[in-house]
Amino acid sequence: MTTYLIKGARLAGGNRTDLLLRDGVIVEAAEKISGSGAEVIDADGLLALPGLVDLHTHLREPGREDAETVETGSRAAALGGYTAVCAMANTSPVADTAGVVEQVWRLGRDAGLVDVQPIGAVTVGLAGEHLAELGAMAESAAAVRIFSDDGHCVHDPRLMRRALEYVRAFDGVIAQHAEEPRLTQGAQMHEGVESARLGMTGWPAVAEEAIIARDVLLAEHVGARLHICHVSTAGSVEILRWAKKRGIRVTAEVTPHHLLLTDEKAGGYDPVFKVNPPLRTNADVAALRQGLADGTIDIVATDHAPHALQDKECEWAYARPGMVGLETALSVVVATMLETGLMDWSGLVDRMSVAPARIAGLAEHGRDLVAGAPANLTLVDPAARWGVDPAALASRSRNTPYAGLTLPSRVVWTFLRGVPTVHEGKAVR
Ligand SMILES: NC(=O)N[C@@H](CC(=O)O)C(=O)O
Ligand SMILES: [Zn+2]
Ligand SMILES: [Zn+2]
Repeated sequence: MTTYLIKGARLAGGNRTDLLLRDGVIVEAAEKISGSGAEVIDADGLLALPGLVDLHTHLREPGREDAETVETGSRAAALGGYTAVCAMANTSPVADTAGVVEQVWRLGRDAGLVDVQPIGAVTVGLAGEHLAELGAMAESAAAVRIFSDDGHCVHDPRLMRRALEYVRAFDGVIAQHAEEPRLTQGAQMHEGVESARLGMTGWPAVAEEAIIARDVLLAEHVGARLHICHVSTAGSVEILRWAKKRGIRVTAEVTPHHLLLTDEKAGGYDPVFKVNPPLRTNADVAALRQGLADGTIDIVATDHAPHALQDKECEWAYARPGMVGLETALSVVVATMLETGLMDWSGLVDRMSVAPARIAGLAEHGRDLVAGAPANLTLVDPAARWGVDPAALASRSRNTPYAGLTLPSRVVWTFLRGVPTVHEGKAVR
């Protein structure tokens, strides 16, 4: 196994450091290291960050390998600076048994580019009727701790209560896709001025907010951990702020696209901008940025949702919702949170690595880059700018909403347990 000596990188806090990586760990971290025999990486001008952790990735395997596989999604993740991703359960078959979550976990290990932590479904087949075998998934080789019916809301309050109670036993968490289905029937985009102008059926903010309000109260009632997926409205931020002040054990995520884009994008009828929850208004974007900066929203999660060409290049109403995001997440967060002065690099490290690793219970990730820590890290060029070309993405799907945009900051190296997964900006395999 090659020993790497990273020379002259800067940590998120600003200090310069050399890092010596051997046998999967950071064996030394100091201002000047002279490691003879090591392969030297000149990191002058680069930032060394703990590997990013994505709590919300759709890898599509098993079932839709034409859109993404565990391997292609892992490669996209590594290129985005990630060393761990949590794979959502809405595959085919659904990841609602120990067998399926172990299959995904093994595929991730075999690809070997990031740690793939499977998320288990809350209900059988995501149908919202019967609890899935949560205990068996928790005890499986995949050691599942996060359960989600993402794509669907666990709508029945009694079932939601039972699920919250169940996962308490192993400190698990229910990740809710907050969408009151009766309020979003036929919805195509955010309900507001733009949807009225375009004549499209709207997805009102209250459909999200009503479920978050209900579920924080349920989590408080049973004393369980709740996580809210892809928070998208100003009202949701307000409810979360209230719930956290009350001591309720709730965490929340926001996606890069909800930090940057608004419902005005629907005006061109390009389905690449169709997503659940939908792109909202400028006021929502401002509230989400503020909520992420002040910690009301704990983390950024990509909701990387690859879709095959035929599912996206069609009429808006028939297109599947979702956009890819692993390879652009860091850059979009830099553009929306750092370049606006709302957050610094330490804040980014917390929201994209430390906090998601803590929520997911991934002890080898989100660690300070100090001697003894696992060598899961990424080297970023903060001065670089790059143009997003859908054809150049490592993901098997092309549905990025940022085509043609020039974004700040680029991942140059990523290491998983001391082994490069990204080498001078290119995936190693
Ligand atoms: N975000 C989306 O619009 N789509 C996701 C499901 C989801 O995250 O709700 C998908 O699986 O494609
Ligand atoms: Zn969702
Ligand atoms: Zn999702």
